[in-house]
Amino acid sequence: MIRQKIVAGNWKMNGSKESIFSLLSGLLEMGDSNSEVVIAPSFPYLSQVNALVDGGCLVLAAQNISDEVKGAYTGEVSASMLGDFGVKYVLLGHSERRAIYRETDSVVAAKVKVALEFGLTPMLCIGETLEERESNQTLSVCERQIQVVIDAVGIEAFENMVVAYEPVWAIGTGLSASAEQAQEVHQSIRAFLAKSSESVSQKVQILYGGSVKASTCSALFQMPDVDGALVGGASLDAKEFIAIVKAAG
Ligand SMILES: O=C(CO)COP(=O)(O)O
Repeated sequence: MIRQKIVAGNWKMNGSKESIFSLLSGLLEMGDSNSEVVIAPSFPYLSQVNALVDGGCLVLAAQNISDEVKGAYTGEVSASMLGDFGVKYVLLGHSERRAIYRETDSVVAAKVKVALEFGLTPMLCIGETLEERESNQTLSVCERQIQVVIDAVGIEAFENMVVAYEPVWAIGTGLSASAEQAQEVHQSIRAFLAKSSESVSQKVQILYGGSVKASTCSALFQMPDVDGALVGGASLDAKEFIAIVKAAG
């Protein structure tokens, strides 16, 4: 099964009107790519970015949504609001949300459900901490994080989702998983999904995230179960991000 690669830039809580304008100007030089190229700015900039990329080669993602649909939830942003700004994807279950904002597996699953209801494509982030890896719990953690979502939305919903394997120990540390380590986990994630549906497991794109850099990503993209990358720090530099997109082919 040929799966299109996705290269997504998670800008996290970075940027200003000015810096985003110049980053985007650089990115818009990229031209066509065989991969789908996605960028995830913070909420206030979605409108600005949507206007600049409209109809172009960049696809918009948001970094979070509320698990509620609408109403008295001060400070929250709903899935339907994001649809108004041309957002296609939403990052859910990022380890920073799980660890810093105490999002549990069930909150993540509730957000996935709302995202799907409103036509957004969840990028479900999963991954183990260093402690969990060292105690051989990598797969059990990833499987638990996925199973909760399968229980909430069903396996067929994964046809409209992307999974991002982001080992927590590799995020922002400069310590990327090796291509072989990533492949091993991606293959196991696909095998786990196959237990519920072989055909869905073959379709789901599984991205790797964690210190992805232009200089090291080529080996990663050669791996049969690595369908792209979710890039943090390196996505804030247009040249570096474009080099990663080119390496994905
Ligand atoms: O968290 C990440 C993407 O969501 C990865 O971040 P870094 O690429 O900065 O390690």
